[in-house]
Amino acid sequence: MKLAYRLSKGRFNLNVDLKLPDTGISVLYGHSGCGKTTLLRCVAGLENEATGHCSIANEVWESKSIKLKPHKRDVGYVFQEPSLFSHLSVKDNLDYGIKRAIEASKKNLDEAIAVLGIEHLLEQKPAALSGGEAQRVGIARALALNPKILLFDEPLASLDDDRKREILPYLKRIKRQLSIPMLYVTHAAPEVAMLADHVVVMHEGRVVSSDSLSASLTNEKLPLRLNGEISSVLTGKIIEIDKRWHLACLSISDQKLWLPNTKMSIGDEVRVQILSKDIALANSAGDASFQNVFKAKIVAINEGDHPSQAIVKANVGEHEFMVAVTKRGLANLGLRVGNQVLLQVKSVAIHS
Ligand SMILES: Nc1ncnc2c1ncn2[C@@H]1O[C@H](COP(=O)(O)OP(=O)(O)OP(=O)(O)O)[C@@H](O)[C@H]1O
Repeated sequence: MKLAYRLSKGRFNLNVDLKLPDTGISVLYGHSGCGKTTLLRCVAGLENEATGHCSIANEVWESKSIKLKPHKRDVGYVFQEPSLFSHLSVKDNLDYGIKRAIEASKKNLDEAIAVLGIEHLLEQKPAALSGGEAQRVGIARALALNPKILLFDEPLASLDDDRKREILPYLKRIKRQLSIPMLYVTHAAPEVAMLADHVVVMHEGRVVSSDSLSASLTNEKLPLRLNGEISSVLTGKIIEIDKRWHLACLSISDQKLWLPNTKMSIGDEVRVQILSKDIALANSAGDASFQNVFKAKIVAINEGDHPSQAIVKANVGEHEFMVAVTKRGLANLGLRVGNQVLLQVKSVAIHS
């Protein structure tokens, strides 16, 4: 999909030109006021003054000669608050949502209800729902429209951490099961780490970078920091479960990454985030408690946050790891770009 927009709002100027993947989640990331919501509103056709180009799924919604009205754009919009009608049941809220939509159908609605796991809530009134349940209904309402794109504007921002954790699996499921693109606005690092396929970093109405999540995180010169941390994100399949020690094993380029088992089963596709400071380097395996030791190759060494530190980028097969070390440690081990090295990762430090 292609999004190119220019817009001035008072002292704020939006000026973006993006080509984004046609599937998966593209996260718009940046500080408050950088223009993330404004860009979503442009895609939905809600910014009258915006000029530019918008094409989604080979349909042109906006160009020099075209500007489709908002109701002509197949958009599912999920806001921070789901704003359900309090006097209607969940089912009636959903029915009302799809009534005026051209592309919506009973089949889509049933699918949306199943994907969000809200069958048991259909007869409830919104007041009886938890914040997380209400947001799942809001997402189902958007999905039921059979949209060409889903727009999420900080959908988890008003939920507490437990409710956020409750919704994340549903968002991952939507991503797995649907082949439509999703634009997802957030400034929450865990959502970027767990959901993003592509990340657009914005600053004062402009695009600072636009790349896949892994490429953004392992950008040697300017790695994307989540919560200020340099990290790597890896995706793999669970191949083994150690019931006795409550661990699960992820296959990473034919090597094993053991992590805390959070209700995982063999065959599950799992994404993990590993902070650069939670990995150590070694020339040979010693008698340490590390559960994970990977054979890797150093591909870059750059300055760290402090003159004493370096950031090492090392590859394990096609997977890239960022490692924060002291320069003295590196010198003592005699490590340089091109060297083979062992990466030692503590299982307890892995976030999934
Ligand atoms: N009607 C308006 N008139 C003037 N400026 C506006 C108007 N609406 C928004 N702005 C400005 O446009 C800028 C971008 O706002 P926008 O809501 O898109 O940012 P954002 O990145 O989504 O921020 P947040 O994360 O806080 O929601 C902000 O600086 C805001 O103050």
